[in-house]
Amino acid sequence: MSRKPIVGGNWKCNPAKLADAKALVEAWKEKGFDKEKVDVVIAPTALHLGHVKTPLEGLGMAVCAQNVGKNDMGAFTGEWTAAHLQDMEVGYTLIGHSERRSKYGETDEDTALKVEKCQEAGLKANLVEETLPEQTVIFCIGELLEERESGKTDEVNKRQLAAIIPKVKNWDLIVIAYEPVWAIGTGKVATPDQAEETQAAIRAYLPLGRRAGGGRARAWYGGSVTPENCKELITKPNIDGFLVGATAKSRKPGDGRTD
Ligand SMILES: O=C[C@H](O)COP(=O)(O)O
Repeated sequence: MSRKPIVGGNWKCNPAKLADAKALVEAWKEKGFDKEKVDVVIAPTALHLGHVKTPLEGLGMAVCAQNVGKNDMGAFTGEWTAAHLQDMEVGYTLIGHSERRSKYGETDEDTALKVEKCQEAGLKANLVEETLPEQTVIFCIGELLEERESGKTDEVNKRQLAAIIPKVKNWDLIVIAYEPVWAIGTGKVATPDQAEETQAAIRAYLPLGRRAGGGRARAWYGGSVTPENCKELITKPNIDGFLVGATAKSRKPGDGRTD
């Protein structure tokens, strides 16, 4: 695989206490990882992000927002913008996570606007100061169980991806996270072949130059990834890493996870 692996932890709306978030970061000091070999990106809650950013970066990890607004600054209570992320030196954001789509009514059009804002912010950063982070978007797509069962997997993923294609000027700043909705938090992981076939189909829909065999857009799989099942998944040519949600404490009995 020529693309550098990248893995991410999405803390979602956890933990309840900042002290626990800090303790989790502290515990990683013991483990360590080779940042030359893999990029690690952590997405805490927005309220905790500023508090754990420095210690995470001290470990060689990057921080990621779990969401970003589709508008510019102004009267948008509860929102933040790509420009805020830029200013706070947060270089990654998730966009289009299935929980945003299903629980907050986020549409394909919304995701496209958000991607556009991040791309604009990244371009601006490059013009202003090279040290400012570019805005890398981890763009989440994936089908529902009924869509997979009715043979619509590729159609759904292509539709979600098609929404952002006209907005993307720099594909180096897009990571495509394929997360089948039926696998998220359920313990039902896609088989390595299912994940590979679907990511290959998604990659084939990217603009020329970003496809398999030299394509540089990095591709994630997410959905019930465990320390065990990731070993075979990562052997697949179109899987460059994982987006992992559940923690040991958040797992439910019987969800098939072992760590
Ligand atoms: O963002 C992460 C995904 O929603 C995967 O979550 P999960 O590892 O709990 O299945």
